[in-house]
Amino acid sequence: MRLTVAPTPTSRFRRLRKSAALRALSQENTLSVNDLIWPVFVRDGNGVREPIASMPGVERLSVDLIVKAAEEAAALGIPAICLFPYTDPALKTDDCAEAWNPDNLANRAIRAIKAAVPEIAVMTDVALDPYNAQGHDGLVRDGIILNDETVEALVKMSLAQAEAGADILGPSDMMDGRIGAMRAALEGAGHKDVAIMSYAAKYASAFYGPFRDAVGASGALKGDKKTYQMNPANSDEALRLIERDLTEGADMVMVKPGMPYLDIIHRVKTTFGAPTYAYQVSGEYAMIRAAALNGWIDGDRVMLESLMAFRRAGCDAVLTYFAPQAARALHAGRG
Ligand SMILES: NCc1[nH]cc(CCC(=O)O)c1CC(=O)O
Repeated sequence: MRLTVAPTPTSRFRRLRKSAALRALSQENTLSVNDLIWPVFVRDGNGVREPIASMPGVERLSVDLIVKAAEEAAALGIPAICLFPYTDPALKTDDCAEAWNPDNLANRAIRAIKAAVPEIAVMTDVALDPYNAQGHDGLVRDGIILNDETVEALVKMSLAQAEAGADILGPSDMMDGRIGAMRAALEGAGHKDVAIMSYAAKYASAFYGPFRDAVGASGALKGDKKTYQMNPANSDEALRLIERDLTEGADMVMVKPGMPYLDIIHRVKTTFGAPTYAYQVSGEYAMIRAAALNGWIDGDRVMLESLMAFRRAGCDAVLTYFAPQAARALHAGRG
């Protein structure tokens, strides 16, 4: 890009900042409800609403209330909701078989939402951690996370979710080769229109702490996830992972966490031009909420600024626990 900057006073950048009208005309990026995906936590029971201590304002909801949440999201114009199950610890095993049970909590929630609010896109989480007695995203043998055996399990899980009516599958496990295996299995089973949003560049991050409380995985997890999630020091590796997953059949690619990794988002979007997403994760949400609840920052304004930053960096949309709050603020003209 060739810069065309005349010296002051020929160019005065403040001319275009003079009024709301001129600022609107020269605004480069926008944030709308179309850019939001709402991650929600589902638990069993009926009429159950359970706060999550480390994520103030976020609750685990039973399936009936998740349907209400999906209705609310659709009414706000939010295009997609993403389901994370809080699994009864009694159902967690070493083989993670509950993950591909057609009637598990996540699959029941998919069916209930698609029956009541067919217009909202339902995204899922494809990873074994909610079902694993070991707390890891993969099967564990002798302390080692098994790659290829895990991919086989993820394929079964994906097919059960597609069967239940999921629109977008979200593999968040970081095993190698899972996108290709999932895509082949989906095609083979006739699920040709099920999209895959790969958590392609997912870092081994401390920002996931509150989420692990929310899905009840903190207690089970032994050790860390550094043998499969990325080293936060790496950037070129993210591009290679994104390219690999696009080649294997991912329709959409994600960078996670979000705000500390805006440089990665920007590189991904400018290199591939593919549909690019970020996950503003639980720890990012918790930091903004906690400061807002203490009166240290203006919560709504920081939230909207953080979401605009994702758009500026190159995201097509953002997974954010703020989705309904952001949608309401945008409808009220506060964006
Ligand atoms: N499959 C695990 C998974 N899927 C989404 C998140 C994190 C989301 C968040 O922190 O909001 C995690 C946590 C992890 O990898 O340990």
